[in-house]
Amino acid sequence: MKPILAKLAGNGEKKGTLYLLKRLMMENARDYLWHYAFAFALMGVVAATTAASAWIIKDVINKIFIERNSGMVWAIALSVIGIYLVKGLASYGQDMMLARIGNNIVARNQKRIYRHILNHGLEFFQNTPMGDLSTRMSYNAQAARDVLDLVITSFGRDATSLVSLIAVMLVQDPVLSIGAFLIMPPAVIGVSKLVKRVRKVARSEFQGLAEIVTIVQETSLGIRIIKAFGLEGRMQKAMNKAVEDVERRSNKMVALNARTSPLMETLGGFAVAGVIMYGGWAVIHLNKDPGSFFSFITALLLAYEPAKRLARLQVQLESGLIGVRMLYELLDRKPTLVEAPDATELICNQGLVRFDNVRFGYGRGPVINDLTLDFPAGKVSALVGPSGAGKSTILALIERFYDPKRGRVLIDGQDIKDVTFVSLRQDIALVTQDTFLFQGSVRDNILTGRPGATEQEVIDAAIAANAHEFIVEMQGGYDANVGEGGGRLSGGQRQRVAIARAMLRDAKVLLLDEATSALDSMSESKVQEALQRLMKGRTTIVIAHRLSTVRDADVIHVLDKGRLVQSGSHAQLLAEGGLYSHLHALQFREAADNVADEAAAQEGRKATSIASVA
Ligand SMILES: Nc1ncnc2c1ncn2[C@@H]1O[C@H](COP(=O)(O)OP(=O)(O)OP(=O)(O)O)[C@@H](O)[C@H]1O
Repeated sequence: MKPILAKLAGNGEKKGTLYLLKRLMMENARDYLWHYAFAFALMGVVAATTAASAWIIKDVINKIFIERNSGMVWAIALSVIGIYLVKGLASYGQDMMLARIGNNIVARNQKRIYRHILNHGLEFFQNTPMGDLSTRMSYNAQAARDVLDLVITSFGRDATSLVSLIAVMLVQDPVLSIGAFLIMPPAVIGVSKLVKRVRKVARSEFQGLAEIVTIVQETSLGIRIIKAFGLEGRMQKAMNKAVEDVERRSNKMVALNARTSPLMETLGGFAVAGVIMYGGWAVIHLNKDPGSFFSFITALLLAYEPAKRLARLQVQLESGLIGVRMLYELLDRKPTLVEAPDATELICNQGLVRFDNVRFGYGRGPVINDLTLDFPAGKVSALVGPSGAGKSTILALIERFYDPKRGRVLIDGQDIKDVTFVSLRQDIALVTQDTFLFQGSVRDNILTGRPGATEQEVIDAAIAANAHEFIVEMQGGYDANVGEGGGRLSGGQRQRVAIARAMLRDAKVLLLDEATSALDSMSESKVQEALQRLMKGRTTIVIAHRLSTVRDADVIHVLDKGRLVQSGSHAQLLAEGGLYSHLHALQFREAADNVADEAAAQEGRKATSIASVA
């Protein structure tokens, strides 16, 4: 996982902060212009009331404490209540507004990421760890919102508050104001030094989070193997390491963020001390009006918080922008497999599948080698060959999960590259060994074959698939939940639901990948019977390791290292000799060994029972 993440983050790095901010604004913020304008107006009110609360201190000191004007007590007290009431309401409105926009931005980005992911081909999913994708869905979508919030509140609230408070300070005492601003340059230099380190830590924090999600997902998917092989300790160790990594990085991040505080506090302390020394001296020796001095001090103290947040802005922006960089890195990755711009609907009347000089490989070497082969319409063609010969790859090419590097795959004379994905896949039904069912009812799972089918059609499909009987016996019948991945059904039941799904699809081309090899003989005969019904009248291409299951095929193609080495009927191929008869002999010997083992076991059982009777 690490090299991929490093690559992603590395690519993202090229994009500058300004580019990212501009793009983020254009793609997310421009639709909310009026909402933002309203939020800005409210922030302006917050800034103005903050300045007013500093300004009024002058009257508090001069009119109440020095002039002892009792009439002003009520007037000033009421004004203060009014100022804070307006400030409170404006703050509330601004927070609500930003939260609503923010939540909407997260939701919109999550939908966008998912839509984008769905458009990718199999290659993308094989090369991108699940943890990476799910962490991006939550973390990166949130990062977009955080960065926008940060920019908006920094400029809308903090910067305007700061400007209005500085205005109060300048009016009350220009000389003191300049003194206070002298602390600015050291603060800026100090903060910018932290930014680079923050960038690095934020990225590795994300990698750690993705690792945690990956381990959890692997645990859930592989729990049987983990338990069976006693891998709990190993998994726990991996998880502990990932969690501790994230903890360490989070602590580092907090430390870097917090480092801006001592910097600002110390510099702030110098500024306040300087102001008190000069201001006190001016009031005592130059007879300066104390109201202005206190008003100035109040404005300075109020300016301190927004100034601190603005000083921290760059640090926080950098950590948020790591997420945004990764978001765009993902969204900018173009799907490698795309529909032709002028793609037409596939017209599949016969269902003849043809490989015309096809060459294909996943990476370095070719896996399918210049293959020219017909799968006749309405007939059963079997693919056999040693492991890794390329059988599953042929099915994947027919589904157009990958494009050939050379040559064409044709269905009824049309190159599948020229037709729409929807029309192509509508005419193909796939039943695989590792049947996948969606969490939900049995009915919904069968309906994925053809959404919109009637209840009767669903039941008919289930009957034909030998599934109806066990479905009605389940609690809830067709409404029964199959559990995650279909885990509440047995392997054979899952297969039959998958066959019902394929029945309902009623596609011309049927692809069967080792559909029955994992089942016991009772289950297998039910599935086999259902498959026979499903195969009727369709172009069926079946992969089976066990030659017994392909004996009845109309034609058998024998593959070796991506090349077609033999074709013919079972009898022809046996008579011909070569790889097929070799594979057949191997399996025959295996079967004979199994029978012998079973007989020996039975003998053993008999002997034990005789011994125990004796
Ligand atoms: N996604 C993939 N990425 C890279 N290589 C792959 C991928 N899928 C398959 N291969 C490789 O391609 C070759 C053919 O694989 P394929 O699954 O088509 O063989 P197969 O004949 O179906 O094998 P088996 O009978 O064991 O399932 C193998 O060498 C395999 O390692």
